[in-house]
Amino acid sequence: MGEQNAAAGTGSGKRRLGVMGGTFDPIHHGHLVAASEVAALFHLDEVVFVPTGEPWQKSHQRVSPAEDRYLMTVIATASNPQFSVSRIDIDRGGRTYTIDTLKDLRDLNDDADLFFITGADALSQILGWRNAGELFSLAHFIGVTRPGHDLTDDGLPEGGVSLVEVPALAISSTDCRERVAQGDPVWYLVPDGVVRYIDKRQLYRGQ
Ligand SMILES: Nc1ncnc2c1ncn2[C@@H]1O[C@H](COP(=O)(O)OP(=O)(O)OP(=O)(O)O)[C@@H](O)[C@H]1O
Ligand SMILES: O=C(O)c1ccc[n+]([C@@H]2O[C@H](COP(=O)([O-])O)[C@@H](O)[C@H]2O)c1
Repeated sequence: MGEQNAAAGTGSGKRRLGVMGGTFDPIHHGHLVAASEVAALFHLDEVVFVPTGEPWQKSHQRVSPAEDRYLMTVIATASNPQFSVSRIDIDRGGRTYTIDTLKDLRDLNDDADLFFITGADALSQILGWRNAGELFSLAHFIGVTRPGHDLTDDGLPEGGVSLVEVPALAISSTDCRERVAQGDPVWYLVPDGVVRYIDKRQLYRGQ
């Protein structure tokens, strides 16, 4: 692990654009550290965070309004000049599929190679995503370690995926939401501005 395939795509002369998709309800330091580590290791020019519009695999649970998740993502990434946020999945409407995310980003960035960053849990589900076979022709996938989940590329196309060890942060959005609901602090699990935003908008209370 670690440096495996870190040079993927180098030499094409194209811009290297990382893509970090997520529901970000709320965004936390696990997401930010993963993106930062991959950006450094893979020499990415930029990482664009893409909050989901309608995460179809989370339809059984309550998900905060897209605008709140978008704004928290903007607040969390604003101070890093390498990070940006895209509204494409929110503005497209309907269920969010990564195949659409990657096609739209490719059309908007024809000067770039795309690198899709995903945690070990999401990577293990990827064969169940819409048009899974086509995903790997649109981006190189980078799976990162996550406490409590095995990181493996079993069954995924050879050369299409890199596995990377990142500092272990046992943080999940679920845990953050539960902590807020119970009145426990989320300071230092999420960026300070996100703590303030959750409070201002009274998110996750009574859940
Ligand atoms: N602590 C973490 N370390 C590494 N990767 C993470 C971590 N938390 C989330 N990710 C990855 O970030 C992406 C977006 O995750 P998501 O927004 O669903 O957060 P989550 O914490 O898994 O949320 P929830 O608990 O609501 O399911 C996924 O690819 C996920 O695997
Ligand atoms: O394309 C799909 O079918 C698909 C199914 C589940 C998740 N995803 C993507 O995986 C990323 C993490 O999703 P989530 O639900 O764990 O926040 C996010 O970018 C989602 O759009 C994509």
